[in-house]
Amino acid sequence: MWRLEKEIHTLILNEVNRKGGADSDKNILQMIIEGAKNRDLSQDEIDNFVVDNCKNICFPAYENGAVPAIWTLMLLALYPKWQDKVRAEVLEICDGQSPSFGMLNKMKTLTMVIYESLRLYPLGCMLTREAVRDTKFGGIDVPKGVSIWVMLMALYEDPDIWGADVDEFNPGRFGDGINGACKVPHVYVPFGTGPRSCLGQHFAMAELKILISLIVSNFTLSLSPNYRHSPVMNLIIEPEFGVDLLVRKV
Ligand code: HEM
Repeated sequence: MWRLEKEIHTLILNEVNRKGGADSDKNILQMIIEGAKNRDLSQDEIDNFVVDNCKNICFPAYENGAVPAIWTLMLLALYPKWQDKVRAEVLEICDGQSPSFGMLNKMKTLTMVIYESLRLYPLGCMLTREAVRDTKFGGIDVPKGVSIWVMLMALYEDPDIWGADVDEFNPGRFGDGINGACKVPHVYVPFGTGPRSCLGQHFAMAELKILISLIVSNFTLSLSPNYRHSPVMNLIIEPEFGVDLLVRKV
């Protein structure tokens, strides 16, 4: 593990040194490097800062758009009533045109469906933070350096927060937005929270809406008898055997 960690560290640093210096090529890598150099850090600390941030950006690129789309399509196939609602909404808003940014913003039912899908199948099952100084969390003393893991699945499956239908697919619970859906604010955080929340959240929502609206407006979906339901936690929560759908032209 330690050898693998070292190899990845070296690979990233080599790439950073190869690409990171070019002034004409102002990109996110350069911003990370500048951010590190503008702090009072040793060379080792600068290298770690750059490598950690590169990893942090590469990790979310790992199928983060595709997997929530697959779960949402699976749920729409399983719940034809919601599939019909989404289709009717998309057909009315788009009226035969490709979805524009303004049209995506009007797709309220599709937004509710995606939120509910991300509640039942969140991308990861936890959010993590490290205490940068000794701190108090509620009544608990948290010493500097301790990692805190917030188990999202426990929060998203709690009937005291979501009500008795917590295990059901009910996008209607998001009819009044996220705050109206659960009894405790800040519990539902599909894209995280605070300064390190998801950098790609608006892109991801737009991407999901474009993909699903185009598919659902052209095809009806049902689950294939071959589908085997088996969510597994790899880097993210994925369908172990994929999702087999039967697709018919509308
Ligand atoms: C539906 C799809 C996605 C979901 C549910 C999602 C969710 C998340 C979550 C929960 C975090 C951790 C936030 C925290 O700790 O507070 C995160 C971080 C991040 N996401 Fe996403 N993400 C998605 C798609 C994407 C995409 C498509 C990109 C890039 C184009 C992206 C880029 C990032 C980056 C760069 C971070 C790290 C931010 C930082 O540490 O400052 N995400 N995402």
